[in-house]
This record gives sequence, structure tokens and C-alpha cells, in this order.
Amino acid sequence: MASSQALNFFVSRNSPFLNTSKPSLASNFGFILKPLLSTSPLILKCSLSSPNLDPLTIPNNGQFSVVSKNGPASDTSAIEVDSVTEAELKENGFRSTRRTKLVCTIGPATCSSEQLEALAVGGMNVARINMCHGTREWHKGVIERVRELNEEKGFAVAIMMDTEGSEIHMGDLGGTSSAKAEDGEVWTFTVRGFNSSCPERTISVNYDGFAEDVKVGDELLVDGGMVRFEVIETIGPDVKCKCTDPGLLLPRANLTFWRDGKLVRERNAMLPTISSKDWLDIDFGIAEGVDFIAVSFVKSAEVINHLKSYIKARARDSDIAVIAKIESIDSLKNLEEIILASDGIMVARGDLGAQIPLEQVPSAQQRIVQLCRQLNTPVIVASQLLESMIEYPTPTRAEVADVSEAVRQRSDALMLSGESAMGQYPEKALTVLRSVSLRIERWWREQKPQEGLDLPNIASSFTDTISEEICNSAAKMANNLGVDAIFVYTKTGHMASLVSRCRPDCPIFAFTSTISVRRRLNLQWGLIPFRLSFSDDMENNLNKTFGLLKARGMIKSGDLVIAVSDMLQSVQVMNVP
Ligand SMILES: Nc1ncnc2c1ncn2[C@@H]1O[C@H](COP(=O)(O)OP(=O)(O)OP(=O)(O)O)[C@@H](O)[C@H]1O
Ligand SMILES: CC(=O)C(=O)O
Ligand SMILES: [K+]
Ligand SMILES: [Mg+2]
Repeated sequence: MASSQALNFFVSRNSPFLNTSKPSLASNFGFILKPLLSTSPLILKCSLSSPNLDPLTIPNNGQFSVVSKNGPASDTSAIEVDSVTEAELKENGFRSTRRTKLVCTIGPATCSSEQLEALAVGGMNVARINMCHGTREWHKGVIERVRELNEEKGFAVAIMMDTEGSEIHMGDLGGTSSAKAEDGEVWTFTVRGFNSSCPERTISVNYDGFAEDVKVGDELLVDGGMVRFEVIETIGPDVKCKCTDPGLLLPRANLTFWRDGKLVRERNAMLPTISSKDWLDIDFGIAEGVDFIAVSFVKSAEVINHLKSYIKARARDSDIAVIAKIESIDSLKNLEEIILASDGIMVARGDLGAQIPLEQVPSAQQRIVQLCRQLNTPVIVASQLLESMIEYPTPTRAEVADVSEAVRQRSDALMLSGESAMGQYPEKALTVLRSVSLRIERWWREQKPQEGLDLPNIASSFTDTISEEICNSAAKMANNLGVDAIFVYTKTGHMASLVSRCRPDCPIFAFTSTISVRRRLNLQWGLIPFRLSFSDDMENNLNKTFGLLKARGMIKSGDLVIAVSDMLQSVQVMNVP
């Protein structure tokens, strides 16, 4: 038996261990006990500690009995699905499952196992770590805890690593969590490095050319205008600025400077999208096996292609998806090529709002979300969705309207930033995203507003065209027939994304045999990803799936299902036997 191989054993239902989640039973045999749900059989996994142990030599000490090795076809653990979705399906049925996916930025407010578990139970599909903040060790800890929870509790939370990028930002305020800038105060922004803490009203800037690029009279915007200064004097490495719009300065806040009402792009426009620190972070992400890498301040498709070939060369087996963050003027100019090159897009409204006038952000969002859907690239709407919930337990009406709008635009995912990273009410904020998503999705199904969005043909080969037509037809049939679910069997995830793109009324059960594809599908609208090994024989696959899902109580006889697969180009409509 190979050392990394996991073998599944099924023990009889009267096992006294059904209610334990501790790996107590067989630790001396190198096996881990993992009850999936109280109604599921137990799985014993062979661990690395005794790789050569013959599984059948486990003594049957009367406390449990080994029923089979590797499980017969009807073993319900031969299918893996996120335990939170499973519970939701069982409790409320198909129609009630949430279609919009939720991403939470993890920070000091949410990094413990308990806090991460609460977010997973609350519907977090993807945990985002932002390499702008914290150390690699800190991020590694978060990744480990998420993986542990997935393993122990049956969650399927994916990990997204977000790069820092080489834009201009402030230093970390000498360890303090924030500093208040008052109207009329003079602050010094400097490129000097400080070993100990900065002098009072002094802010260090990470970009060496800063003091040379700014001019007296320029406007300096912190975090896209949360605080504003006017440059009054430059003296060598120091730039003296008068505060014109007071506010709170946060560590490592982004800085932009404006001249005559326009964003100034001097030599800073030449900074590489991926800095040398970012490459080290990316190496870290590859080593840790993150599921997504989000690239900050993307300017063109080139950097995305470069990163994708880098990942391919470094991690041949891994399948890390690359997300381009749209947060600069250049990225808006090259939007289509960037969307085509990327595995996902993030509308990073925080920095975007510092680069284009604020009143242009909503139309940019609408355009990006639509184009992504047309080109079949998942899209996340991010930043300030529930900003006031950093401090208060209820959102403003305007924030609820903003979340609703993103759901109504049918974006794939919504993201929390400060609300979950350092806010006082991370779980409440997630609950608001969840309940608003559910409500607006239901409204959509009931009202069926005219969508007015063409889905152009995007296939690049005739075979792809067939897949696309099959998915379009399956989605249409699903709506017209009012089916309970669409089943899609997909090796690479592509076929599942084509069904998701149609935004059908029913949930989409996506069956795939690889863990990485399953986790990637976590970000896409309406998909419930399952891991299942399947063959080229659809008849067999369907019977197996029906058996497994029925045994888990996730479907019942009589449910109407449409099945499509990328091995066999067909659409099947059937009642679950
Ligand atoms: N790992 C962390 N450690 C400490 N604070 C964090 C961490 N991650 C996020 N935060 C806090 O949460 C806030 C919001 O997080 P967010 O990821 O949106 O960062 P950001 O600084 O606005 O940068 P970006 O433009 O990359 O999103 C940050 O400003 C920071 O104060
Ligand atoms: C998320 C992010 O990077 C932004 O909104 O700027
Ligand atoms: K970032
Ligand atoms: Mg940003």
C-alpha cells in the first residue's frame, strides 16, 4: 500500500464510535476515525504512520466490525460534498440552496479554528488571505486550520491567496492599529526607512520614487479618498502635506496622487504588477497548495499568462486558478483580454474607486460582471459591501441595496474584506450576505425579470460548440420543466461552468473526480460540487449517483433531474427511480 493512499473502511452502524470525532480508536494502527454525519457510516483512513499495515489485520475487537474494504458501490462515502450544503439541502430542499458564493477575508478577527468554523457553517465558500498584511507564518497557520476543518468537519472551503502588488502604500504605522489625521494638520510622508517607530505625524511610503514624482499642489488620497492631503512642500525624501479631509489612517493603506483632477501616473506606472515579494508569496502559495491566486493591480493579460505558465512549470499536478483583480484604469482598458486569460475576475472596488471617479464604479461593475458571464469567467464583487458592519451589528439600507444589486447582476460571488478580517461582527456580516442572496435569488425566480443579456457562442472548436449547445438547452429545459436539479459530470469543470453560465432556476450538482476541480467550482454560481469517481458509462454513473445520494438523503425517488456530461454528449431527463 502506498504511503499516501487512503483506504476507506465501512464499519457497521452499531459501532460505539459513531458519535466520536476524535481519532482515538485506531491511532495505534495508524488509522483515523472520521464520522461524516451521525447517519453516515464511519470511514477509517490509513495514515502515513503505518504505511505498510495490511488493513485487514485490524483486529475486530468486538467494538466494531469491518464490513468491507474500499467500499461497495453503494457506500455513501464514495461521494464527497460540503457538509454545510448537504445539511441545507436536506433541511430545505433543492429550491432553497444559495446560488451566490461567499468569500471571506481572514484577518485577526477570524483566524482561530473556532472563528473559521463559524464562518464555514455560516456559508463561507472561499477563505481569502491578503498578503498585504501579516506574516507568511500567520497565513500558513490559517491555511492549515482551514484544511483541518475541511478534513474533520466535511467542509469544502477553498483558499484564495491575494498578492500585495507593487502599488504605492503607506508603511505599517509603527505597530499602531490606526492614526487619526485632523483637518489642517501637517503630516510628513517620507521614503526614509525607520528602524524603530516613526516620529509623530510621519508616515513612511514604500515607493522610493515618491518624493520625486509628487509636486506641490498635488492631492494625496489615502485609500481612495478616505483621507485627503494637499502637498505643500517637498524636502529631499520628505513630503509635507496638509490634511484637507480628515479621517482614520490604517496601516499599509493605498496611496494615489492626483494633479488637476487626474490620477498621476509617473514612474509608478512602470512598477511591475507582480513584485519580487509577490513572487515569493506565490511560491509560498504553490507550496501550500492554495486553490486560487488573486493578482492585484493587473494591467494586461500578459501578466496572467506569465503567472499561469509559472504555476504550470512549478506545480505540474496542481491546478491553481488565477484570478485577475480589476482595480486600475489599465485593467479597464484591457478588460476583455484579461477576462479571457483569467480563471476568474474580482471587481476590486476599493482601489478601483481610487483610480476612477467614484460615480463610475457602479457602471464599471455592471460591465465587468456582464462581460465575465458572457465570456464564461467567474466574477467576484468585492469591497465595502457591508463596510459599516466593521463597527455596527446591522448594515445600512444602502449597503443591503448594494449587496442586492450584485446578486441581481448575477455575479458568481460576493466578498467580505475588513468586515470579516478585522470587524466586530464577522459572522453577522456573513449572515447578511447569505440572507440577502437567498432573498434576491428567490425574487429573481419568482419575478423572472427580462434579463436582456445575450450569451454569445464562445466555443473554440466544434466539440466545444456541442457542449455549449447542450448546456444551453439543458438549462432551458430545466426551467421549462421545473426540474429539481441539473446533474453535470465533468472532468475539468468546463461543462459545469457552461451550465452555471446559463444561471438556471434549479441547483446544479457538479460531479468531478478531482479534489482541485471540486474546490475551484466552489466559486461558481449555483454549482454544488461533489467529488465522485465515475466512468464513461453514463447509465452506470447515474445509477451509482442516485444510489449514493438517496442513501445520504439528498434526493428521493420521483425527483426530476436533467443530466449532462462531457464524456457523452447527451441530455437525459429522468425521474429518480
Ligand atoms: N492578515 C491580516 N492581518 C491583519 N489585518 C488584516 C489582515 N488581513 C486584513 N486585515 C485588515 O483588514 C482590512 C481589510 O482587508 P482587505 O483585504 O480589504 O485589505 P486592504 O488593505 O483594503 O487591501 P486590498 O486592496 O488588497 O483589499 C485591512 O485594511 C487590514 O486592516
Ligand atoms: C479587494 C481589493 O483589493 C480592493 O477592493 O481594492
Ligand atoms: K492585496
Ligand atoms: Mg486592492
